[in-house]
Amino acid sequence: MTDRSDPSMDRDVLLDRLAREAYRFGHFTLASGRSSDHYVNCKPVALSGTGLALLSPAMLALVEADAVAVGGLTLGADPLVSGVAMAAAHQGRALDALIVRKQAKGHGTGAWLEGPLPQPGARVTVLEDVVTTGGSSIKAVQQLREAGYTVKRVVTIVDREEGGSAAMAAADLELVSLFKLSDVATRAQELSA
Ligand SMILES: O=P(O)(O)OC[C@H]1O[C@H](OP(=O)(O)OP(=O)(O)O)[C@H](O)[C@@H]1O
Ligand SMILES: O=C(O)c1cc(=O)[nH]c(=O)[nH]1
Repeated sequence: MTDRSDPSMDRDVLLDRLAREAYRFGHFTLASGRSSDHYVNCKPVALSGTGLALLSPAMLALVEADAVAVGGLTLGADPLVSGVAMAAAHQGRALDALIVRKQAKGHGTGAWLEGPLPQPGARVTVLEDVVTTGGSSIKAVQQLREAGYTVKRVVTIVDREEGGSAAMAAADLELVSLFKLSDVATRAQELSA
């Protein structure tokens, strides 16, 4: 049973979950068009009740103190923004979730953003599951900034350390991660040994 008094225990459990359920070694084409021998599909963890219960407080701890909302690009960020907003409520903090569409809705509202929209000028922290080039996160940030929000930080589960941090710095963003790809790959190797 997880020891709730020791946050590092939850971190270890989360790393094991990512190594077993999200990490794969093989041949993969990435969103950027690059090829890789490694892939981390966080969805089986983020869409599991117990996985999201581990991820949400861990990500919330990295959200800026003055953020009024967390936002992220659909689809990977959808469970994350929802889980973090709920974890915040359980801690007595008002924090809403925003989902950024990959393209504007083609009918109805025509919206790019879904959720209870904060006042323009409000701070929003962006959440992401995996950062490779940073292009997807920056796309979300651009939409949020165009809507008038202040975005300075992206929090990701896994930073693959393939240029995302530098791309974000160039866009006046700080990248903060729970794990590096090497953490997950090393743990996966240990578990399969
Ligand atoms: O840093 P980047 O080079 O942009 O790559 C990372 C992005 O790729 C994945 O999304 P994907 O495009 O596979 O979409 P999905 O979440 O809708 O499956 C992942 O969820 C990130 O959003
Ligand atoms: O770059 C990507 O597209 C990517 C890499 C990865 O490891 N996981 C993921 O979901 N996307």
